[in-house]
Amino acid sequence: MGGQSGVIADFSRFEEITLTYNVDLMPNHPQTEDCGDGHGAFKLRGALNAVFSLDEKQATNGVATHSSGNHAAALALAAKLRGIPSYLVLPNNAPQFKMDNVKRYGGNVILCDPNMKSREETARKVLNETGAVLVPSSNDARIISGQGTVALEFLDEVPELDTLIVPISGGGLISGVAIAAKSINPTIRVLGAEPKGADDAAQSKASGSVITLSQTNTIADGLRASLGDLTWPIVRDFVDGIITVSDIEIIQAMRSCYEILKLAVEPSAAVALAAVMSENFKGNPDWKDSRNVGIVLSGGNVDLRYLWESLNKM
Ligand SMILES: Cc1ncc(COP(=O)(O)O)c(C=O)c1O
Ligand SMILES: C=C(N)C(=O)O
Ligand SMILES: [Mg+2]
Ligand SMILES: [Mg+2]
Repeated sequence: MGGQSGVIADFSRFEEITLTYNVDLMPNHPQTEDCGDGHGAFKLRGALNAVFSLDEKQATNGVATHSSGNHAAALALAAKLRGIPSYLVLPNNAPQFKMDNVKRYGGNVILCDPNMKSREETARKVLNETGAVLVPSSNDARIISGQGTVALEFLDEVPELDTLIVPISGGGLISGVAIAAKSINPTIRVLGAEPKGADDAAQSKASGSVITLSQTNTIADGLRASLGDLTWPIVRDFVDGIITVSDIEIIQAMRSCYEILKLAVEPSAAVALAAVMSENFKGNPDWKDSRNVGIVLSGGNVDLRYLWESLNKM
């Protein structure tokens, strides 16, 4: 599996910083190519690790989760590759494009109300009815270690990186990246990128204890989850800071990805580019020595209609 990296030379407003991005939109996992397409987000890393780490007995009744969409599609694809069933609880306001992804991989979609309470209750019901194994989207050691392979590949390709900017929601991606990156280079700076409308991780870091939000308001439909009991301690101790950005900054970054990088990047992934372009990052004296910045563009599952509507609001 692997994304490809590229260098955004003199693209940003920084003269002295080289921005390198790891494009994890279409991991070219051989088996994925057999399915005729890429999955479209980094989520496949953790999902494959979790599904293929189950023993035969555990795998008998399949796997289940609740998800905003990318993890659901990844789990459905991993289950398909293992030949076991998958049951995916999705909010009824998830982008149709993401629901179609799940169905395309043979996943059984169960819709719920668009809130965490309904997602969790519906998932519990599915688990009781099917006997499937729950594979959470972020707060799970198998998921965290799978996502950490982003850092292993990125640093293998670009060892001179001194900073990584990573989108954050449930914290599985950034936890895996922080552990992997700092095991290779203990001085590397790992910063989270979070929508201002879902800034629970930033608030948690500021307060020193985990904060959850009763509701979120962001275009980044993949970044509405909260930190968990596994991911919070890692974010607290190994993530050096969180940069929050507005939806307008996210849309501007998404537009730049299309127009300059020629990359289909969804809002939840464009948040990392928005962060590095933001005053919150540029103006922070603690981060002035960042020179080789790695940006994780973590997914490309955007509903184009949604994109055009957003761009027209600008
Ligand atoms: C495209 C995309 N990027 C980043 C994230 C953040 O990952 P995590 O929940 O592990 O923080 C998600 C979903 O959570 C996502 O869908
Ligand atoms: C939390 C997510 N982004 C997901 O389930 O895809
Ligand atoms: Mg998540
Ligand atoms: Mg958040």
